[in-house]
Amino acid sequence: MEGIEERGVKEVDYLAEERAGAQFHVHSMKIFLAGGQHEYEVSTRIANLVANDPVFAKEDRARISRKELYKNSLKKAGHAWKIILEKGLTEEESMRMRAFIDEPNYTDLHWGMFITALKGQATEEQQHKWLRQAYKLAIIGCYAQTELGHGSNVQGLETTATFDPSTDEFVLNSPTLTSTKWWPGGLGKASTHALVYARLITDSQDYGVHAFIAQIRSLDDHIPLPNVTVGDIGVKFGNGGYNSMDNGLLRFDHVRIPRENMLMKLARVTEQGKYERSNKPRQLGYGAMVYIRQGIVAEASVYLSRAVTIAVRYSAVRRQFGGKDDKAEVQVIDYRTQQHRLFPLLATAYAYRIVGFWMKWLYADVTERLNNNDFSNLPEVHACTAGLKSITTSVTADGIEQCRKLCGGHGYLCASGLPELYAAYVPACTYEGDNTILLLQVARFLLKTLTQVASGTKPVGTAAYLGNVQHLTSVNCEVSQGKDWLNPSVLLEAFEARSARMAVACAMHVAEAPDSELAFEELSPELVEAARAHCQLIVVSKFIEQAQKDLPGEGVKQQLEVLCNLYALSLLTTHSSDFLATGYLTGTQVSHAKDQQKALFSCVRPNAVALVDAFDHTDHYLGSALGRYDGDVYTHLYKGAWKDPLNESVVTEGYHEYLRPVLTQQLWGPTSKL
Ligand SMILES: CCCCCCCC/C=C\CCC/C=C/C(=O)SCCNC(=O)CCNC(=O)[C@H](O)C(C)(C)COP(=O)(O)OP(=O)(O)OC[C@H]1O[C@@H](n2cnc3c(N)ncnc32)[C@H](O)[C@@H]1OP(=O)(O)O
Ligand SMILES: Cc1cc2nc3c(=O)[nH]c(=O)nc-3n(C[C@H](O)[C@H](O)[C@H](O)COP(=O)(O)OP(=O)(O)OC[C@H]3O[C@@H](n4cnc5c(N)ncnc54)[C@H](O)[C@@H]3O)c2cc1C
Repeated sequence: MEGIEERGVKEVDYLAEERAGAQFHVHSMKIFLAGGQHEYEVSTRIANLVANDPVFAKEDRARISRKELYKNSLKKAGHAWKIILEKGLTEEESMRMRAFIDEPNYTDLHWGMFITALKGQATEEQQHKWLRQAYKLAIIGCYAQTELGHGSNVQGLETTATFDPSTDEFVLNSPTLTSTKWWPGGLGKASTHALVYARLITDSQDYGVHAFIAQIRSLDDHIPLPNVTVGDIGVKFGNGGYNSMDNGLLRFDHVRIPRENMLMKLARVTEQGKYERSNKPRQLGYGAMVYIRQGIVAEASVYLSRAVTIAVRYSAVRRQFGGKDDKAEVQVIDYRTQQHRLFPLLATAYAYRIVGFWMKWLYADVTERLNNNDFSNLPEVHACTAGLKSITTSVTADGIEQCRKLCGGHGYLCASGLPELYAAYVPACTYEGDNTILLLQVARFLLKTLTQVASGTKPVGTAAYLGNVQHLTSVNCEVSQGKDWLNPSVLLEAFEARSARMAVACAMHVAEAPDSELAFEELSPELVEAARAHCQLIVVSKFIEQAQKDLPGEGVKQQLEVLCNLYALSLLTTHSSDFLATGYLTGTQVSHAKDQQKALFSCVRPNAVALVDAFDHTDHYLGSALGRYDGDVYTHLYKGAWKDPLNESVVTEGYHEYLRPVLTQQLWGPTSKL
């Protein structure tokens, strides 16, 4: 240890040379990636506020027990709330703070789902009653939809809410083991209230799943209310990760709640027990899921860019082989295979940032339309949020794991930050809808759209290209050399043709089958691929749109063009079998795409470190010895090892009980021989 302290390596920047070679204005790119000057300033201010507050330290997370981790997360959430109130932070600033604290906790579900669902499904009167308390955190709410027996199949939920007109109450009941609410975040230990999804029964008739507010814990001493059974569901995957969240279980034994606790904006039950629906689509009851799905899409780039930042910086610092004749060894980032695995992920992190911005716009747009009773683009928004949530989370989770491997052995250490990042992120592939289930929803939307096209309806928005289906299913790609692939309209047509052809092939198959539901199930693997192709097209098209716009800052537009081409060509070469099987591309055209992709790696290489710097992640947020801004990897890995509790004592605990008897062969008695 001493040797390293003496070297006085505090002010190093091992990546200075990399940064000096950047061919664009990094600060301008930072502003673009933040979403604008204002957003950049808010992010920088709040990131530093969190990084400099010792309560938000996170070094120990992978080492401490679940109980300590959970208690600490309560402390952090409480501290954050105090700061929000004391400093009068805006909603935007508070959301940024939540992100930089970087630890899932009950407030995610309270603000993200409980309040969102109240806003979408409660009447004004109900909102007045519940939101006032919820906004003050005088009550803590969770979103209790999933049960032990059903998550994906929401209509299969078993919890019942039976109306009793004699008392003007609903009786909440968990009739079976499988009806136990299971998974809701914040439910296990923190929530005082739950938004419970239950089958509404009145007048002996089952009207399907509706939302009800139930108080589950006392507001005086936090003890569960009578006939409510509630607790945590147990330790989850990985160290740290999502374990700071108290995902819970909940059972009701004939618990009575007032009739007004049913959220009544979309449907209501009268005092007499009569069920009445509003004329709004019942799918609005899924609104909180749509909201979080768009938020998850917008966040995917943040997680992927963290992993990519770590892997790029480390790959620039790490050297292996080739150190002959006094030359330094080769930086591993210069190996083609490393670039081939890493640079497409860098491009993807940029692509997802851009599609995340668009997703936010789309959500704002649909919200405004819904407020004006225009429900026309709800199916498209559902397909976009579901599909993009699916592909961005799957690619991001796999990308984090790929980045871990790109960091070799050191990536496997928690000090790299990558194991914990993966553990915290990977449930995003499951929560808010299993990713396969969500792609099947997109597939249904595509088949429906094609049916509408066949009957003369013009598709709009992200499905507009299907209006051009005749052309897309008959045209041939005209690429004859690598450079042709740099033409945005060539790229766009390739993705449109592939997606349209895959969807049409599925639609024809289903249409010709005697039982379309059975055919849908038989064809579901192909339908999932068709849906994925459609979603990839959305991302490619949004990236192309953005790359064509002028942006301030020297070289920024050029970098985005390079990354856009790289993103699209990496998808194309990875999924070349789709493009070939649909007959749109020839093998030679795919080879040209591969050659062009390689040429783009050379454009990215001198800018790689600057391109990840532009994501502007603080060292606190990255939490990685490998991804430090200064590149001082080895010092911090070494120092970090000495902080491990195992190294607190020179001779390990357990030596006398378990090691010494082995070493002195006393386990077998003094005369025993091996
Ligand atoms: C900015 C915010 C920052 C937040 C950032 C994140 C912070 C928090 C991070 C993490 C927190 C995670 C917490 C996790 C919470 C959860 O997991 S909550 C539980 C989520 N559960 C699910 O997602 C269940 C998935 N299942 C379903 O969605 C549905 O049941 C189904 C798969 C869609 C099945 O539907 P099915 O067809 O059986 O059902 P129906 O109800 O009959 O629907 C049919 C028609 O409705 C259309 N539909 C379906 N869903 C929607 C929707 N959401 N919106 C609009 N329309 C919808 C469907 O397409 C059918 O239409 P059609 O009849 O025209 O074909
Ligand atoms: C960390 C975490 C937090 C969560 N937080 C909440 C919360 O706050 N509130 C809440 O209510 N829920 C929450 N959930 C639950 C989550 O929403 C569900 O787990 C999720 O929707 C998936 O449902 P499932 O578990 O029923 O999976 P299943 O549907 O049982 O999936 C199992 C497998 O079956 C496949 N499958 C199922 N049906 C079909 C089909 N029709 N066709 C093809 N394949 C199929 C799936 O693709 C998957 O591979 C959370 C879950 C996790 C992991």
